[in-house]
Amino acid sequence: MGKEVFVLGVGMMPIGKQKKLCIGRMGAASLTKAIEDAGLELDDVSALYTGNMMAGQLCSQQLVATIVSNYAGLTGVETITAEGACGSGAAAARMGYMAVASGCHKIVGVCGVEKMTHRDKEITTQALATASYRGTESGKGETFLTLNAQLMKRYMSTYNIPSERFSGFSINAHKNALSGPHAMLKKPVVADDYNASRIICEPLRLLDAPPICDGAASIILGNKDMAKSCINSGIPVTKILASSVASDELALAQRKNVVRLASAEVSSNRAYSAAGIGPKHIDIFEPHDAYTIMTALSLEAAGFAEHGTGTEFSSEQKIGLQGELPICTFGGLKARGHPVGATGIYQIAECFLQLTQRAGENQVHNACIGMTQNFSGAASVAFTNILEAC
Ligand SMILES: CC(=O)SCCNC(=O)CCNC(=O)[C@H](O)C(C)(C)COP(=O)(O)OP(=O)(O)OC[C@H]1O[C@@H](n2cnc3c(N)ncnc32)[C@H](O)[C@@H]1OP(=O)(O)O
Repeated sequence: MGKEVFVLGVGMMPIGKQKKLCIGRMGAASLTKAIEDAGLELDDVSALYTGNMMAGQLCSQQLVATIVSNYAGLTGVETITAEGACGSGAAAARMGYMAVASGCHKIVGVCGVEKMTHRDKEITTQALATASYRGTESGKGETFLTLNAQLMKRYMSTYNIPSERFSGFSINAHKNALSGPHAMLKKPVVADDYNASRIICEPLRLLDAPPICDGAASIILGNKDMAKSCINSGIPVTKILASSVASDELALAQRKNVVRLASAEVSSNRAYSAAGIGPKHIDIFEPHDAYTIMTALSLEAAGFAEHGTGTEFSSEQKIGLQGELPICTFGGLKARGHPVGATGIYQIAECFLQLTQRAGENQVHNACIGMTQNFSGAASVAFTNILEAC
């Protein structure tokens, strides 16, 4: 059993098209904010883990954690860049968690950063597709748009569900993004907008997909002594009750059942078991809603809905900010945005804001326990964190 790990502070940059700052400066800006938020000094942080997927391909820059630490002025610390495709942020958070839980570090920074709007959309789409299996997917021209369209089609035929049933997820995400300070897509969406939105790849519509965007977010993790010292200084913290990871076949064709996310099921169950709780104890959920089909499958994999019934869980009564299980509370990947390597950190930072009652207009009343889930590729790896208010 490792040491207890706490989130001490967070910093997020608004998501959108970042024209001025390079990837290193974006990460550094969010890290500086997070250190200030935790009431700490630069010298307090002894390691920096940074999630990034595509800087090598799109920015001709690797060693992203080191560049971020250089721009932030963190000299001489341990820096490691974590690559887990769209789950790179959560992969970095997992490293940070283990670094503190093992006693190797007292306070670490974890950053997630991605810059993807400056290149031609075709190039970015190809770069994103490298998170699928080259042998039978990206190498044959598949992208995450086509792969998610295939999944959606299979789900619709397996359970006899029309595509309109996915609209509630998009409507909820766009509604919450309207008042999300760092969210990208700030346009309200109603069912008619969803049904009229253009088909990108049958049956998947524009309003089923996340935008291509730039973003950076950071969190500070610390041990129990550091958490106590923050609390004594009036700084709210949250405890990480569980951190878990599980993997599945990379290629969709190799999976036992393609309309079930095995990695997410195992990762969720491991997290529940470590935290000593079950789905009914979760007050808010930040799922990997990269596509609306992923939202439905995630709700099922995490035990919030029976298999085949995820879309029944898409009404405001169920998932709205004051619903049974609020999800995507700042707009989710769909509307807050999905700057892939940064997404897992945005999710944890948002959960932290909810549990420390600092979510402003997006606050979920009485939120005490929150869960985040970030995927690499089409849930080839699933990272789950459960956080608790202190
Ligand atoms: C493992 C994983 O997580 S996989 C996920 C990885 N990420 C992806 O797959 C990204 C998928 N998204 C895309 O490829 C693109 O955003 C697309 C294809 C959905 C849309 O791209 P385009 O058609 O080129 O849209 P473009 O960027 O020109 O924007 C046109 C308009 O649509 C809006 N828009 C763009 N994307 C979206 C979206 N996903 N939802 C709603 N509106 C959008 C823009 O804001 C813009 O609005 P405006 O005209 O009012 O300014």
